[in-house]
Amino acid sequence: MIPFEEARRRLLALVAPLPSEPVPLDRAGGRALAEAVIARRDSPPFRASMMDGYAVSGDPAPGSRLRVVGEAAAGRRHSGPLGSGEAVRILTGAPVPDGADRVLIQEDVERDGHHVVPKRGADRASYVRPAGADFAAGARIEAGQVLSPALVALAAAFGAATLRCAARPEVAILSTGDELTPPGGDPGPDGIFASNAYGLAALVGAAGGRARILPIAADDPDLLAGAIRAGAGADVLVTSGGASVGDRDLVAPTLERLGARLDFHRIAMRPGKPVLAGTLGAQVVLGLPGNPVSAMICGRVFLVPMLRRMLHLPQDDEASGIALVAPLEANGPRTHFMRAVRQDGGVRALGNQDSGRLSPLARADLLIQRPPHDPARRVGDVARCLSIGL
Ligand SMILES: Nc1nc2c(c(=O)[nH]1)N[C@H]1C(S)=C(S)[C@@H](COP(=O)(O)OP(=O)(O)OC[C@H]3O[C@@H](n4cnc5c(N)ncnc54)[C@H](O)[C@@H]3O)O[C@H]1N2
Ligand code: MOO
Repeated sequence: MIPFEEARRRLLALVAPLPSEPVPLDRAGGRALAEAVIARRDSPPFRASMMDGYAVSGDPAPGSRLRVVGEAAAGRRHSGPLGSGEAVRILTGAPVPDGADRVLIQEDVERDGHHVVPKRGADRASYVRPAGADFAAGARIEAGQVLSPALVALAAAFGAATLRCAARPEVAILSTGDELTPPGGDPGPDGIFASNAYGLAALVGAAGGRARILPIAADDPDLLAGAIRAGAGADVLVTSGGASVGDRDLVAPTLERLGARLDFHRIAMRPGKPVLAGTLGAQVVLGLPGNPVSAMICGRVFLVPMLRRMLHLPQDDEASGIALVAPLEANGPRTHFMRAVRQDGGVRALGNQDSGRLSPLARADLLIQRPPHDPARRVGDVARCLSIGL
């Protein structure tokens, strides 16, 4: 067994950032930006009116009469400078004419034919948005981040039609076990519904990858080999089940028979002891335990970081220290990821940490990560907590 941290390091060393590909803006939301986007021009590119009203120069006295000499609308400027005693009818977003430094909002003037008359107590704000007030030409959206809706809007405002995003890693997901039936089927009295592939696929999608769920493989070396081959072409093959030491735990021997190079098998962690990793040709293989909670937590702590690396994203694993509101018993020799909930401003590990029970996982807010041989902890001690994202 190798330590958890070493397993993670080794797994991350097996993957590399994927090439980037052009993605049209209307498809770019949620994608990982692989190359910086650079603004082509200032925004706004001119001094722009923030309101509907009248562009004027200086501070015309209430009651004075200003001659309206033209109109500026968004997309169509008033040409020619503004003289004293003059005003230009201006609409929101329009370029402010040369010579004007202020927009009197419409509510603050009386219109009188070809003239406007400022009212007493007019709003004194300029309502002129300076050129480049939002961003200047050359402004950047840096690579290595997920494109939020606001970043997509900003990229569009930069004038970029297409963004270079990291290719989405494809993850083939293989469930093994005679007992498994897809949800919706009839598992019979001794069978169960196969849940791992669906949870893992959702995790892959949320992390920015593409999941391909392979047909379930029965506990037979040749059927398993065929199922593994069906995952060819995917960047990562994730298996669930058959990773441990039972007679039917065929994943490691079958992978080796197919020419895979195993990098490690078994980790000093809980859940997740039977995890294996290696390469099968160009494909990275991650073998997860069948226990549903083990599969999901190992997906969270291994697969998501692998996908982030492939997507040119920084790791998002800063842990926060949160005070315990219930004590913890001493930990054993393996890194333990405990399902936990926030409570009264602190954190409490859930009562049952059986890696076969999905219901507490679905209720958990956090994972408490405990190092091997962590001593018993009291209320008020600070625990290292990871966002669970599950
Ligand atoms: N003698 C030992 N027994 C076990 C050890 C050990 O070290 N010595 N390790 C235990 C640990 S830890 C785990 S975790 C499990 C995992 O073993 P496998 O990866 O070989 O998983 P399976 O035996 O195939 O299945 C375990 C459990 O999970 C259910 N399962 C499997 N696939 C799915 C799926 N796709 N969806 C839902 N549930 C699934 C399966 O029916 C079993 O109940 O081994 C311990 N044993
Ligand atoms: O350590 Mo195994 O992965 O739950 O129960």
